[in-house]
Amino acid sequence: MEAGGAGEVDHLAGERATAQFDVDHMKVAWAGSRHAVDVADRMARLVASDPVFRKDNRTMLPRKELFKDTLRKAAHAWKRIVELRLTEEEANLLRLYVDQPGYVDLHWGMFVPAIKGQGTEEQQKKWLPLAYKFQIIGCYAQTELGHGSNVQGLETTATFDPKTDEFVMHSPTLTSSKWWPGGLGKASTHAVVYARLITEGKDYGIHGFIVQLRSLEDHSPLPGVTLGDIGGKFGSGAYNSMDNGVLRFDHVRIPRDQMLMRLSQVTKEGKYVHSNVPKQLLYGTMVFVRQTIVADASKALSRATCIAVRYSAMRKQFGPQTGGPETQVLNYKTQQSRLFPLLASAYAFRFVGEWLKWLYTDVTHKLEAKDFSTLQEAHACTAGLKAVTTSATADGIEECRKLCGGHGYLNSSGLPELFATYVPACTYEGDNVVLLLQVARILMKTVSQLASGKQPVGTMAYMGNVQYLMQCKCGVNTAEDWLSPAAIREVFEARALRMAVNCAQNINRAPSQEEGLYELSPDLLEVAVAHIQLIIVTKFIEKVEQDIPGEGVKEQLRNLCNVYALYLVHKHLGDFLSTGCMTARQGALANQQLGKLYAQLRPNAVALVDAFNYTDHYLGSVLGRYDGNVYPALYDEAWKDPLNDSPVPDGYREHLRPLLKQQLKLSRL
Ligand SMILES: CC(C)(COP(=O)(O)OP(=O)(O)OC[C@H]1O[C@@H](n2cnc3c(N)ncnc32)[C@H](O)[C@@H]1OP(=O)(O)O)[C@@H](O)C(=O)NCCC(=O)NCCSC(=O)/C=C/CC(=O)O
Ligand SMILES: Cc1cc2nc3c(=O)[nH]c(=O)nc-3n(C[C@H](O)[C@H](O)[C@H](O)COP(=O)(O)OP(=O)(O)OC[C@H]3O[C@@H](n4cnc5c(N)ncnc54)[C@H](O)[C@@H]3O)c2cc1C
Repeated sequence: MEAGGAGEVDHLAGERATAQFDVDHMKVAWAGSRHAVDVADRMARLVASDPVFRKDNRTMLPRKELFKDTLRKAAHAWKRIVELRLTEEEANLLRLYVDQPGYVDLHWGMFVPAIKGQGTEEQQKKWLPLAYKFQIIGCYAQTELGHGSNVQGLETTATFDPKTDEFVMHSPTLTSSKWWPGGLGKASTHAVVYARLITEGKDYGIHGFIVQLRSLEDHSPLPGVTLGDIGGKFGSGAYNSMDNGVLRFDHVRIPRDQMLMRLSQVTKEGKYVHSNVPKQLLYGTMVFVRQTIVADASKALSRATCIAVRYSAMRKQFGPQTGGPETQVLNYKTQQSRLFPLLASAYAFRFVGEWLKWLYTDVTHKLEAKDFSTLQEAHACTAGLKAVTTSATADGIEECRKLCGGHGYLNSSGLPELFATYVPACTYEGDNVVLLLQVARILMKTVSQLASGKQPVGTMAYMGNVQYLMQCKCGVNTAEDWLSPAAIREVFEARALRMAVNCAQNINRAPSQEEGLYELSPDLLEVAVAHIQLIIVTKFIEKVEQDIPGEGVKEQLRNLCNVYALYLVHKHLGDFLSTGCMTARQGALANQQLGKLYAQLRPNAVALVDAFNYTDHYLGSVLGRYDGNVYPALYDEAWKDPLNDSPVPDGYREHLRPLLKQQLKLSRL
């Protein structure tokens, strides 16, 4: 927990005293409102103070015990939610702070949203109350052993039998086995299963079906259903608490009304009827989840940077040649240039995530009113932001581990488990490369429509300014000029547009559009990244332009925004130079300004991570402790390892003693 209790010493007090802004107000800016700070604080403390939610021994548990521990925590969390009559917002936060991947994530995160998005009102009335009360547990069974990215390639079949008014669910091949769904392996009683709908001998493609998998009496798999867990995953603890599963059907019958029928229906007679809505609405659950993944990226990256900043402020190495105390590693410019962009990225992802949530809500309202005009924008933004933020976060967590030196490699630092839990986010809900190619294809389409005078809208509106952006020259003359939001915005817009136009021209030179898209796919990835980075930078600038209360808060956010943007300029300088958006001298000035910004950020660094308002329980890191009292905690933690249960290890008699005795005999020869 945070410092302040009797007898606690705040080893980072000196760092906190140098902050040039009101941390309490920064907490509000980060969380979104005073209410959000308060409710998160209450839920975090509730979890931290409950011994059932202890997690410091998690990486030492064998898989079976870890899974049982996950079931216990989920049940206890549910008990507390019911006992305390928590609101949906409070319950979600409580689950977040329990911080252990488990079946409940998929139940609430995908099963319920899939029924809400794709079920008719009648189906929602029947299934949602059961799910809300946990009378059934659900998962999202889409991916198969042989097919993940290519949803249209799924093989599971749902063949309608008009004689019995049922669908027959079947897995015709090994590769059609459902493979990966979280919660499927051991916990779920039901699943939303994606399968090829076949009726009147015709294949109508992929549709969703609610299928019961296990008995509600004794949890055994129902006849014709083969179920299991797919095995251990990367890292200790981490995602191993989740029962990602395998599922096969052998002609399993379900009633017709368990097809999710909001988008299309099958009549009693077997007629297929498609409502007058875009087919892509079938992908709606993925769009919803991708949006939440962007918000999760800022949480994961802020946790890692909080650990690395606090530790770097207390860790000392070397000192002045003249003697005297060693230097805090946070004062090394190299440490700052690696760590501060990550801190700025955490803030950037938080604000773009907030905006994306707004966009998603707006699009949902429009869809309800049968306005599908923003569907493409929602897809491009959720897919692209999911890809860019998760890749940067996974890399960022690993960088934070290195920034903590050797101690970062210990499980007790929290960083290995955070990385192992986080890194599959680059793959699930759409492999990042596959998603970026989706964005790039939309950008190519937009470029090709510019000639016909079609004005792009939303986040692509800047592309309409093509005449200017293709030839503008960056006006920066001094390092300080890089502090202008207009200058930053313009170079990011020009870079993204010029890369897109160049790529479109190269594709047009190919024998066919398809060949061009294939040959230039590595370039297309970079086009998509440039466009998405522009969105993140723009949303950060817009955030800073808002009215933000609290002494010094706006100034700090402006600094972070500039750090984020100029760090990207530095990292992708090749793009900016090769597209002629700026000169090498202007690139050097950007780097010079970045150095100045790091110096301004330095006295505020610890306070900026305090503003995340994480409890020590949630951080789960001896290096990231609020009080900075790292060494005694590291020392104590080591003794908790089961290997230290006895001074002489198991195996000594069989494997060490004979060896040592033999060496003794040899030495006597
Ligand atoms: C890669 C995909 C998108 C390919 O889709 P497909 O229909 O096969 O082909 P196209 O690329 O030609 O797309 C046709 C058309 O549809 C538009 N579009 C695609 N996706 C969407 C969407 N989500 N919303 C709106 N529009 C969409 C696309 O732009 C094209 O438009 P045109 O105007 O050009 O016609 C698809 O196969 C896909 O999404 N693959 C990824 C699979 C995936 O994400 N799986 C997730 C499984 S669940 C999971 O991982 C859970 C994890 C656990 C956890 O979250 O905790
Ligand atoms: C931890 C975890 C949890 C998951 N939970 C669920 C769940 O609850 N429910 C569920 O249904 N699924 C789940 N999944 C599955 C997940 O959605 C898929 O793994 C994901 O969509 C990627 O598909 P894939 O595994 O088929 O990868 P593949 O598509 O086989 O990717 C392999 C490689 O091929 C590349 N590639 C593929 N297609 C292209 C292309 N068109 N162009 C260029 N390169 C390409 C990829 O970039 C990648 O490098 C989960 C996965 C993980 C890891």
